Amino acid sequence: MHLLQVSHLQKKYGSHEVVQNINFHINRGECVALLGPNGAGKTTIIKMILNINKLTGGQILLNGKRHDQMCQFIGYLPQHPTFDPWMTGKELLTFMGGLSNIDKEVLEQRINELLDLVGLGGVKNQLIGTYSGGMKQRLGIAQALIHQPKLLIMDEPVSALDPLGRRDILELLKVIKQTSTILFSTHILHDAEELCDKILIINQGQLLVNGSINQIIEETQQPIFIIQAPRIGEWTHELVNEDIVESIELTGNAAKVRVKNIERGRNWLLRNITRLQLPVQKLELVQESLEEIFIRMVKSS
Ligand SMILES: Nc1ncnc2c1ncn2[C@@H]1O[C@H](COP(=O)(O)OP(=O)(O)OP(=O)(O)O)[C@@H](O)[C@H]1O
Repeated sequence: MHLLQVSHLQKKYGSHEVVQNINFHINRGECVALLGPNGAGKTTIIKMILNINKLTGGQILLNGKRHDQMCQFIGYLPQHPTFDPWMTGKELLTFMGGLSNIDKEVLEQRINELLDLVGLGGVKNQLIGTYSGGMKQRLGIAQALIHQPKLLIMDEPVSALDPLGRRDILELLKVIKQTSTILFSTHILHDAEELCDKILIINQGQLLVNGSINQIIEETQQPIFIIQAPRIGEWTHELVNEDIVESIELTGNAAKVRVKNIERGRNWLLRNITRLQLPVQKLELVQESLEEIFIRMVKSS
């Protein structure tokens, strides 16, 4: 049985269907990224899993049971967490742990362990008001883990941080993922690539891609030939062929020719390079990166 099973998920605001028939699952121990541009529907999906937003269609099961009965098994870090600045980090976790009815002694020990894990052990008695953005995010992660949830959900956990803060949180998440099941949303592809076993790409409420990074690259990537030659732009119209060439992009003296099939693409380009006597300095086959796949899919959906 999957830990989380999302089937035919739908959310409508009036007649606007912001989540459309989404299906995916998460297994125990997986780290999954929900990836999409602004407004794609990431927060809406997360809030439905958390039962903050009601579904207008479909079903969500956690551990095989209806999700609305299982919210206590989810830890959540919202996109913009707010904390009382006059509490210390330790006081906040003590308060949050108290809400989960955890035994006092167990709680004390867990709080200390968690604060050490997220790197706040040395400042646990400092007021949260004195914490940096990155420190607050670490505290938010500790708070989400206090009741030892089966699933940790984070909504854009690093997007508000500067590059150094972002790197710190990514490193922390690499440690946490060794013992937790994680779903997090992001629009930063590199973070997903670095951390995740599985990626869900959504756009305009629709799931475009669902799979491991290798699977996605293997199944969806289109080969690209780079042709470098002086004034190549004057010749690119000669390379157009709807059956073979997907698109041609020009950067300086290089043309990036995306083809549907490597063999046919190579033959077509070599034939035309000879026919036109192009003074080619370089002809190279490159693989599409995950970022290029993401941009192409989002643009064409
Ligand atoms: N309460 C609401 N009423 C009407 N429309 C809403 C509501 N909440 C969200 N939407 C719409 O649903 C769509 C998806 O929004 P959502 O916040 O889920 O996207 P997102 O992928 O999380 O975006 P971002 O990366 O900007 O946070 C958007 O078009 C948004 O305007």
